[in-house]
Amino acid sequence: METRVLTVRTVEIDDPGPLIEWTHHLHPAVFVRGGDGIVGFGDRARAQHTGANRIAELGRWWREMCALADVEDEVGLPGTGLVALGSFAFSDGSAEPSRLTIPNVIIGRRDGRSWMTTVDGGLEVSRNPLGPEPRDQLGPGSFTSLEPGRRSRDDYEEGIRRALEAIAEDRVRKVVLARDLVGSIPAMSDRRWLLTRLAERYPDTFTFAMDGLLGSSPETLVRVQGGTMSARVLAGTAARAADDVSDAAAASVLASSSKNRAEHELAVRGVLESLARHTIEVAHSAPFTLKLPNLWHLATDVTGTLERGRTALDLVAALHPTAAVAGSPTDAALELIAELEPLDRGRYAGPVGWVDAHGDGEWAIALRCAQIDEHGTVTAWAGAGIVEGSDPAKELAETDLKFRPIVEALG
Ligand SMILES: C=C(O[C@@H]1C=C(C(=O)O)C=C[C@H]1O)C(=O)O
Repeated sequence: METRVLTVRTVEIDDPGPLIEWTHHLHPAVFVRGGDGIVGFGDRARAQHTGANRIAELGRWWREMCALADVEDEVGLPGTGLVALGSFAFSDGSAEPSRLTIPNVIIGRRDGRSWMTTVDGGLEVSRNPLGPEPRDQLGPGSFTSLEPGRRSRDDYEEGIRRALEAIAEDRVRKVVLARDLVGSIPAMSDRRWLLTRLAERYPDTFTFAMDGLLGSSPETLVRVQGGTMSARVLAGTAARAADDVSDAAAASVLASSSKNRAEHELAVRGVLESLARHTIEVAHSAPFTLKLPNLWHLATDVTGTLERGRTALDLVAALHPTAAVAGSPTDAALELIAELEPLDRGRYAGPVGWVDAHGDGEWAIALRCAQIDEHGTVTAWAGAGIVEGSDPAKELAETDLKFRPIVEALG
């Protein structure tokens, strides 16, 4: 445990321009949506854990850090003062550590106000504009296209058929199965290119980067602000169509499909049940169709009032893994995933976001993402919810759509 005091200073600054240009080109730490959010630079303190208690252990570490901090914050918004960025493994059994880090410097923007937070004096940081595109810098052929990794397309369809058998045997009602793609980029290429493209193309999603996991997620696991919480549950997917009339028809077919509605309903019910122990009042919208550049989702917004003393991390621990990324019932679905998925999801489909010293925070589910290691090896994941009536070929095609943000940002 750290014994020294963390000296944290937040000051208001002029608009810093594109936030992504304020983070490290090889080790970006980013959580932004629609131009607002935070980016970090450096690593003043960090903790990591594996296993079933990983989120609770990190929550304990975070409370200790908050108790050690001497904070002067002239801005006083969610995300100012002492903040940790984090991303957690999907599975209790994952070899991949779950982490929280306190950057040396954070630059943030929210609702027209911008700030800089330094910890123990921070580090020299300045806006570092993007240079030439990696492809131009490094010549053609320096990117490999992403190809099936541990699981071929045929294997994936076979996995879905086995999942359908398990559903027919009443082992689960829904299970989310994922597959991976692998490829590479030059080890030293600027990761911020990928993030900038994602943020420009998917401005309504959370564009994130944490310890090499980069992506753009449409799914809010939980957002906590001053004692209230909100979440956006997604489950049920359809392709966008080329012209407006067919596109609107695709959305209404999705909204009225009993298979998709049943799949969605399980995800919403699961979230409401997980929240019951932590929130006093919960309300939710009717399901609606959410339009993204690559696809349609069925979505439900959930809001609630937190019980006193609960933090964003408490809710993350309670909600993860949701039926949107695991299935239902949770334990049986996780068991089936372990049986049918020949890969470690790592931090894909796990919580990613930030928490501040007041317990406010924003957490997404790490979807539409890839892990890029220090050698430039890229692993991307996408999955689909399997329920009674799922068609293996259609679910495979759905994962192709979900890979598009990453495949195109790398392309
Ligand atoms: C599992 C993924 O997405 C999840 C599964 C969905 C579905 O099956 O319809 C929709 C949104 C997400 O909750 C993914 O993007 O990899």
